[in-house]
Amino acid sequence: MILYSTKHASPDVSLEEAVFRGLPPDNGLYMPYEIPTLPQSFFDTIGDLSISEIAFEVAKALLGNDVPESDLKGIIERSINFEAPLVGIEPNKYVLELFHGPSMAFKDFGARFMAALMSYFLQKSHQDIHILVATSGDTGGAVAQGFYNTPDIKVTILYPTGKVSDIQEKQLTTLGGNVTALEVDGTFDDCQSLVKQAFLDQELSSKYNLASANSINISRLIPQSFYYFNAYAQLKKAGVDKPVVFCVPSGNFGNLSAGLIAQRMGLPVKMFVAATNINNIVPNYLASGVYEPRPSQETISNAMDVGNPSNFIRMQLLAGDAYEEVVKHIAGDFSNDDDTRVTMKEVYDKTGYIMCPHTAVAYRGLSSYMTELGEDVTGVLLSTAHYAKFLDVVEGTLGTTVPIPERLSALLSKEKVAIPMSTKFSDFKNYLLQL
Ligand SMILES: N[C@@H](CCOP(=O)(O)O)C(=O)O
Repeated sequence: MILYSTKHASPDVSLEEAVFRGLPPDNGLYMPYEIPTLPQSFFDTIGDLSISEIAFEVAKALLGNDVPESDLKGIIERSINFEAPLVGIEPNKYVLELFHGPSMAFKDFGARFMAALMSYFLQKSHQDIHILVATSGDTGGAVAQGFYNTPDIKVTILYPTGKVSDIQEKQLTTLGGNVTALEVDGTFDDCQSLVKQAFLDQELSSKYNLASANSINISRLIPQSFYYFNAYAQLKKAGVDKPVVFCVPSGNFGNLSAGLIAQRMGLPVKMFVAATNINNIVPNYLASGVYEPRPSQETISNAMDVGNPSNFIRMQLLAGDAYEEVVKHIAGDFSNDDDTRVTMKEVYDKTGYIMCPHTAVAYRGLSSYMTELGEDVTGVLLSTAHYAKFLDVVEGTLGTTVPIPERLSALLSKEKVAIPMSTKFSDFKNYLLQL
């Protein structure tokens, strides 16, 4: 795999370089020159394959010779070893549950694959790596779990104080070991900007091998494409053969970009719906052609509180670049918090299904699109996190207590350890330099 920078002012790199650099020096994003199309025979038999078999075939096609097949098998077996079931909730409408991994959010796919891939490369090069990651809620927990106790890798997680749920905060701040949490007195955008500035800072890069575990890192997007194929496989197995619409609750737009990679590899997708909360920068762009990032606002679907989505450029390029092409692949929708609460309650009353606020944003986006389209399609909405990660919002909205998986309830009694940090880059840099 050879990758270029979307700003075209940095040298091309190999997969290994892209994984460890995260960002090109010109502050663009790495993109592969080639995205291969999978053979028809793969799609003919996909219904018989397990999620890890699908992941292996997709990764093998994308990575080419960068990782020998036997090593790639090991990487997949260690990382993509939990299910992503498709649950029918209404006629023609399915929830793709992506929260059955260790941190109970879809980020487990990306974080675990990335940790296994980095460890594989590090066995050969024996360097010490310091991962910096910004989170608005879910990435941090998945990265903490995925990289916990990984030899030669230190992880620093930046999160906006008071703007993640209690359980999300505990996931980031209670592991210890090689994982440190910085509680930033600002928004997710501030955290993301601190991390990006650190990657571009000469002094820091000469002292440390810094790497990113956010979706700016291409190795996060590759595994996120696996579950789109797996959803299709499950539909095929169930004999559903109508055109498929995927609705993706979105913040940094890595998840949607991964879906577009799957589509470029031949996955038949009729349309993607980008569903956001009131941080509706991309739905606005899809409606007007004008992309205007702005500071993020706090919502109950906090993991999507992003005002300047990192992957916008990738999403645009993958969907055809020109605005007229992009809107052929992606429709937009957004919900405010009242809409989200009403949706959570209505779905629960009607079907008994409990959704997290992000999943409810996607449900609403999918429902409006399907009603507008008026065609016979199958709708799949991505459920990005388990509802219990947002306990206060869910119980307050549904007016009832809800069961909490042991894995999450066990966190509540653990003690949070986090270092306060301002939004000034100089403070963050000094902190890193004195480590
Ligand atoms: N929604 C994210 C924000 C970071 O996005 P990423 O996909 O770039 O890691 C979160 O939950 O932290």
